[in-house]
Amino acid sequence: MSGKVNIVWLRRDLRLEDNHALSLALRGKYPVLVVFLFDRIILDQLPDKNDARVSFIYRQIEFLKRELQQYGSDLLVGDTTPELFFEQLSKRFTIHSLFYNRDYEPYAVDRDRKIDHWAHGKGIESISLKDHVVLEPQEIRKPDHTAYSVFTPYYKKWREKLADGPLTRYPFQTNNLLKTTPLPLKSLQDLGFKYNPLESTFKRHIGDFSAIHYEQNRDFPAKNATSRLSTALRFGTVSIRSLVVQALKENEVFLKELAWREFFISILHLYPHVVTRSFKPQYDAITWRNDLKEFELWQKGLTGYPLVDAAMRELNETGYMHNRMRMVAASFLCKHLLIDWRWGESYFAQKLMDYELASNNGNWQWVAGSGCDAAPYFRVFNPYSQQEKFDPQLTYTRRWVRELGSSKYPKPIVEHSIARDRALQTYKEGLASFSS
Ligand SMILES: Cc1cc2nc3c(=O)[nH]c(=O)nc-3n(C[C@H](O)[C@H](O)[C@H](O)COP(=O)(O)OP(=O)(O)OC[C@H]3O[C@@H](n4cnc5c(N)ncnc54)[C@H](O)[C@@H]3O)c2cc1C
Repeated sequence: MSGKVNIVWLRRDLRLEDNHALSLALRGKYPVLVVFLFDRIILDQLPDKNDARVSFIYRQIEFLKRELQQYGSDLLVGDTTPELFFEQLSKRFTIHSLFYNRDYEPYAVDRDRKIDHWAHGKGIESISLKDHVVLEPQEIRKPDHTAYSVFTPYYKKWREKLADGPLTRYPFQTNNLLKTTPLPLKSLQDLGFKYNPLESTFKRHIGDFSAIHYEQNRDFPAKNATSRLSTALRFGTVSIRSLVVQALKENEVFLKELAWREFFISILHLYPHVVTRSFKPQYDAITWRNDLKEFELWQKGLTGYPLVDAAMRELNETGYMHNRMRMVAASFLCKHLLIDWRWGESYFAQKLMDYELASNNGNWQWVAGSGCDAAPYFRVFNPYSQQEKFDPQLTYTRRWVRELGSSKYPKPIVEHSIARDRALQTYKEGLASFSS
């Protein structure tokens, strides 16, 4: 093809409406070609070829292709590494500018730096934009310009900044899309994956979700009272700005949850050591028991603690777990079983459809006590009182632990008060050994 084009590279912003990079490119001088890459560096690391997240992305790519085809354009889809992809594109098209929305995870930052460098070498302008968050890590700073590591003052600042003005929306104007004949798309099988129908159970759009009664009901796993939009936010099928606008109108507690997401994105971005190490270094001095058999029982939902088991089975069967259940199951692993939070984090990373490094790591470290602004280590969730408070009728528990009450259901693998005392002692000794 001849003539200059601008490229928009979609990544975790898989939508056309209210997409900052796309909207800006469409207002530019050159026709816009939208591209997506099945990044082999990421895909080749996925052990499960039946991964529902790949199916979710694949279906979204099909939707986007159809939508763009309606306007005489298409989505060009690659299946290689980023550097090769752009090298190939630059042979097919005369690229004036490359537009993309910023991603703050360590892998993405490194990848984008390399692509920017490559583009620079080719004389291609590379333009990155804010889209994935409403306020970026560098926008929320203390008066002395250092970063916040405690949520409450972070949130206060975040809220003040939000009040500065209405959030901009980025319209999708179709007249400047590059016209093209339909472009091919490899099948999911040719990409090395199988279709997993679980993907279709996850929402892609806000739909009829209302946050008006969010805080009264959100902690009860049997109620369908949270947005279930974490997967849509993860892959950007929903714009964070539209959710924030809704939260501002409907519910401050819901807004705060959206801010937690940005807080953990900021922590990961500014303190990338948290990927492998505790935010607070003294927590790496804890001697974990790391019993493999107990880890397996926890994974399978066979600990003999009904609420923990229900949570783990929900995760295994659906790829989702309710937030309070995530806290209960994670606390049980770190405190009751004294298994390293990194083991649990990595299991969640394999199973959660909404898996996001920043939120998963931040929350695991919060539960383990090792994270920024974490729960104090002596706060050990009691699975029995959590059960009484949040699932008193066992509605949620029985949904997942069908054999509850029968002889098939296992006895508790540890006794609560013994496990609690053991956790407190082990944490205390570990922390003391660090400072001595
Ligand atoms: C151990 C543990 C691991 C977690 N791992 C992840 C993960 O990998 N990916 C993920 O998106 N969330 C994670 N969370 C946070 C939270 O559990 C989920 O975001 C939430 O349950 C998703 O359901 P929802 O969309 O209905 O949430 P809602 O209650 O409707 O909240 C709306 C949105 O706010 C954000 N949010 C809510 N709570 C949190 C929180 N505690 N931390 C960060 N963001 C939050 C999410 O984007 C969520 O979609 C984890 C929590 C724990 C305790």
